[in-house]
Amino acid sequence: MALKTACSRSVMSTKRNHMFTLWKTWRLCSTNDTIPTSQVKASRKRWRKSKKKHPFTDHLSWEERLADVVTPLWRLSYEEQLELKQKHQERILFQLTEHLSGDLQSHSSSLAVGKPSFPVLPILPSPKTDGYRNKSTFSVNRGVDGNPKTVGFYVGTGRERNIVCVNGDHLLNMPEKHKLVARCYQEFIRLSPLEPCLLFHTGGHWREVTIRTNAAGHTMAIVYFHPQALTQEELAVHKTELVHYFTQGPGAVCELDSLLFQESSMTRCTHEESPYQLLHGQPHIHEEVLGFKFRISADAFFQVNQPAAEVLYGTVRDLCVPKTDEEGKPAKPSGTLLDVCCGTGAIGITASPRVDRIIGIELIEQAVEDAIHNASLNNLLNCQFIPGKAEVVLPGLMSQLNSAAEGLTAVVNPARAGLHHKVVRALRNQPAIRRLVFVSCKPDGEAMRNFKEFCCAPDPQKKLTGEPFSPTLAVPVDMFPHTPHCELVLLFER
Ligand SMILES: C[S@@+](CC[C@H](N)C(=O)[O-])C[C@H]1O[C@@H](n2cnc3c(N)ncnc32)[C@H](O)[C@@H]1O
Repeated sequence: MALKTACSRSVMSTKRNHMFTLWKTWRLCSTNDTIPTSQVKASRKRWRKSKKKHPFTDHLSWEERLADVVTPLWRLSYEEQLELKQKHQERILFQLTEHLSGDLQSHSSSLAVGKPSFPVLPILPSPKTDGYRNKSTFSVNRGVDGNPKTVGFYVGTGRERNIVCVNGDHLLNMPEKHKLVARCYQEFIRLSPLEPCLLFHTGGHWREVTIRTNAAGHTMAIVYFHPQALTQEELAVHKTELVHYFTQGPGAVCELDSLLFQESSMTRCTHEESPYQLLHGQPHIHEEVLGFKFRISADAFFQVNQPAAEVLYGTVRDLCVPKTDEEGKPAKPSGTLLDVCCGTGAIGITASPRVDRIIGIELIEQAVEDAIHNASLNNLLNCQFIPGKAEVVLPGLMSQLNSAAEGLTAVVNPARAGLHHKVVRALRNQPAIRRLVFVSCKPDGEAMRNFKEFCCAPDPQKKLTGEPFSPTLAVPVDMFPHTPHCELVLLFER
């Protein structure tokens, strides 16, 4: 049952309501520039004091605590969530404007009211708000009842040694199929004689399970396992039991299309470090976005909300390569689009009919193989994908491109760590790039450093000698309802 129904606002205790109102005010205050700083500080102080006195954990159910960790906006209506995110994005972008205005010594009148100096369009909502995730990773740890073979999500932290694993059946962003596979995996590991791996140095084997689904209803499960000192023969027995459970036993109800297995003695291993072993079914899952087909490998990134990914990629495509020319006539395909951190090629491939050439660069080998496969799956002859670190590939590529003649646009969509400074330098110092689209799920993190590097005055010490870019348009796209996150699409021009 959805949590909103299970714990309706009317039955929430007064104390909890008070706590939540304080929290909400604090969040709103911290994203609303019209409220004076003193009030913001006072509200934060009240909230912290109140939290200390009555920790949230005192009076909330485990389900509510988990929902507060994974989907902290679950108590708000979707409209309220969008409003909050819009304000948060505007605040981040205002900070960028403030920084740049200091750098360039040009205070625009719009700064006075705390608005960014360029348009920020209203946030584009997710077409699907509940059960939208196509990928979830469930952990294994001690449950509320102390059972160490519990599959769910963590409440608490390792540092405070108070981790409890809570089943995620009530989470609003979780599809039914993911819940079903997680329940079955829990049943399977409880039947298994092997122990779970709770802490790497204390032994145990069964680790988390990742579930991927697609719009067509196909399901892939990836089980992570610590081999410890098991021989391959011993391991084979447990793999056979796993396959049997999910194909002929009670787990057959999940109708898995793929079952993969990774032996890993590290928190996260790539396919090259420890190959994903196909135990049953298909090695890949497929997804369709904006009429293009995508093959996705176990190791490859793909946006977790497929209907919202259509909104995101449609927006990115229009900003990279406008559909019409300056006279409003349909534009002819032209130029080259560099897709930096391209994953399975989603951005480049969806934009490919509008350009002469796509060049994608991606670190993860399985993802590059997917991108190359996806170009041929969609009968595209104008896409090239290069494996490697962008900071290694791009500088050399720039000198090879006869860019002045062909028109060069760049789209970058890095992970949270942002772009390496060599990538920023290569793009900024390439004069043919007049338009650059930055897609970020955390614009107030490392991406902000990149924004500043793209826009600062020329700095020979940092080898940022090219003409600076300016942000000219921002479009927030909500990919993650019930969470505070969203994607920001930011257009830079020069
Ligand atoms: C947020 S994902 C975006 C993927 C793709 N643009 C999409 O929309 O599906 C970031 C991608 O950057 C890749 N990546 C991370 N560091 C990289 C690097 N140094 N060079 C190239 N790609 C990198 C990751 O493997 C991941 O596929």
